[in-house]
Amino acid sequence: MKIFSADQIYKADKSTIEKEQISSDMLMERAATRLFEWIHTRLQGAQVNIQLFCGIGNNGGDGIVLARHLQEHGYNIQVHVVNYSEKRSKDFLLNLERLKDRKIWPDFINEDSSFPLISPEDIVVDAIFGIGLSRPLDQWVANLIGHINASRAFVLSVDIPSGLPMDRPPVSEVIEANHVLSFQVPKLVFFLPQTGIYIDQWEILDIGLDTEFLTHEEVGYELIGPPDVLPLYRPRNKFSHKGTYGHAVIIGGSYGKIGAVQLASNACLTVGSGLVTAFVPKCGYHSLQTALPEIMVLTDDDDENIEQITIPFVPNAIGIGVGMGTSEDTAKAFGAFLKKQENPVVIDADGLNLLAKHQELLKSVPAQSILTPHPKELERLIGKWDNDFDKLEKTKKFSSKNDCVVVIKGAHSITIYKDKGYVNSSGNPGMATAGSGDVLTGMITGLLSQGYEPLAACVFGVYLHGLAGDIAVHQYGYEALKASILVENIGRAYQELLRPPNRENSQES
Ligand SMILES: NC(=O)C1=CN([C@@H]2O[C@H](COP(=O)(O)OP(=O)(O)OC[C@H]3O[C@@H](n4cnc5c(N)ncnc54)[C@H](O)[C@@H]3O)[C@@H](O)[C@H]2O)[C@@H](O)CC1
Ligand SMILES: Nc1ncnc2c1ncn2[C@@H]1O[C@H](COP(=O)(O)OP(=O)(O)O)[C@@H](O)[C@H]1O
Ligand SMILES: [K+]
Repeated sequence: MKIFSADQIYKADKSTIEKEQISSDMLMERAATRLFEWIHTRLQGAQVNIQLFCGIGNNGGDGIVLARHLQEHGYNIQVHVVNYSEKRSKDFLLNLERLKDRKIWPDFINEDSSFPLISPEDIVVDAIFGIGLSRPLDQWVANLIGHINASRAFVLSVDIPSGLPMDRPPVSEVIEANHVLSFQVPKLVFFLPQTGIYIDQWEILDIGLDTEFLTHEEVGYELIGPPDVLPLYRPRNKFSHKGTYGHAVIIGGSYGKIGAVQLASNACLTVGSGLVTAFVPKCGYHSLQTALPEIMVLTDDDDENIEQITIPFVPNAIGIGVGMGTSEDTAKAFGAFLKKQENPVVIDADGLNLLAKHQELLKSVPAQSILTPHPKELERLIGKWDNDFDKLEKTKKFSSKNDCVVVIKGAHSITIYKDKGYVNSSGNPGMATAGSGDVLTGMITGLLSQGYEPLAACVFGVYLHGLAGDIAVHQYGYEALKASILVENIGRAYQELLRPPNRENSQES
């Protein structure tokens, strides 16, 4: 699903109005009607106290229209206009008049007003600012937002939590939304660590913006869910054999860190690679052979570290770096290995740390190779960033300059290739556990070996990895989720992804 910038949303808005020959207040009416339907479906007329805080722009206008619908259906409402500017929007004013025509008189909150009491049992509708927020809040507006946050009432934000800008981190108070009803498209800020913290849950309301515009407009980011990954899936064919799905090699490990290779190799095999070989220092031989009878093991001459990488065949895919250490000898072996590679490789963990330490090695990394850093590893590679937006821009530049795919791992891992980012939607905090990144490396390598293109292997692999975590969490909970359990659930993740949407229904009938 595409993620649009504020400018693009305004364009979609305009294009809809022109094509459908409707007025802008009709679009506002449509948006607010969707809000009303959402609330009405859940509350069914319950006499809870609903306090609507409306700004003076179109986000406020949405709130005002919603208030009218709620009142018409007998809800218990209080409407507050947060009077932060004289520049009221046309459609806000029009709907304010309509509200007054129905004898609903909002109270106006100004700089010197005292704030209304909000009980924890109330529902707050936050329609103060939408995507038009363009400068820091006046102090009294920030105080009001603080007052709403302190109320512990359920807060439903219209389009985006008020105070949260679309393209940079907030500098003052932001509404902490329990639920955001966002129009038509998700917003990038929902998914970044610095800004996503203000949102508990979010949902898209389809307000029928111009489909042609939405389809053709180029975007910088996409949110990746099942409809985006399913087309990437490469089905198995009946007459295939293990050679069809490639021979993958996982290179890594050092004394005390052989487990990383075990996890990655197991994930690589489980995701469907035809054959998997692990290349480790000698000390890893017995444990790997015992733990994973399906994989083959090659060893370095050194007992504890990788010092020379020799692979006596041409693998279909290679993942390198997990648990590998960063000794000088390993760095040399890694450099020599990179120089020999012609096809994309997957580089993780200490492979990334070595690249950061010896940046001259970057030029030996084959085109379209995959780098899978967590934020610390990314910082070592690209330097410090000012904020999450800057981080993404810097990563895009790095990706373009070095022609590589970068998977920025995190709660919403973002795969960057050149000027485009793919935001993952699966996964959960149970995956913040030792080795879960090693599992991802193995999965992406295993997908590459089966013939997935590098970018597809990342987008598909990251989603499948998160889905395995989401399935596992039902059985284990967050705390007990371990990396090896992720591997055990890769098969279920495939099944879940490929399950026909209405199968449950048809089984019942
Ligand atoms: N196409 C869409 O998605 C639609 C959007 N609608 C609503 O329109 C909203 C955008 O409306 P607006 O563009 O009027 O913007 P907002 O309602 O977000 O903000 C109102 C105005 O406040 C001013 N402002 C910005 N920062 C300020 C600050 N810190 N202090 C004081 N004033 C400030 C700006 O001039 C801005 O236009 C969306 O978020 C959505 O809720 C809906 O009405 C219908 C259709
Ligand atoms: N809060 C979270 N929600 C979803 N996924 C997460 C979360 N925390 C971590 N992950 C995922 O777990 C993996 C952790 O990788 P990494 O930090 O490299 O761990 P390790 O080095 O221990 O293998 C990444 O794929 C990341 O996206
Ligand atoms: K809002």
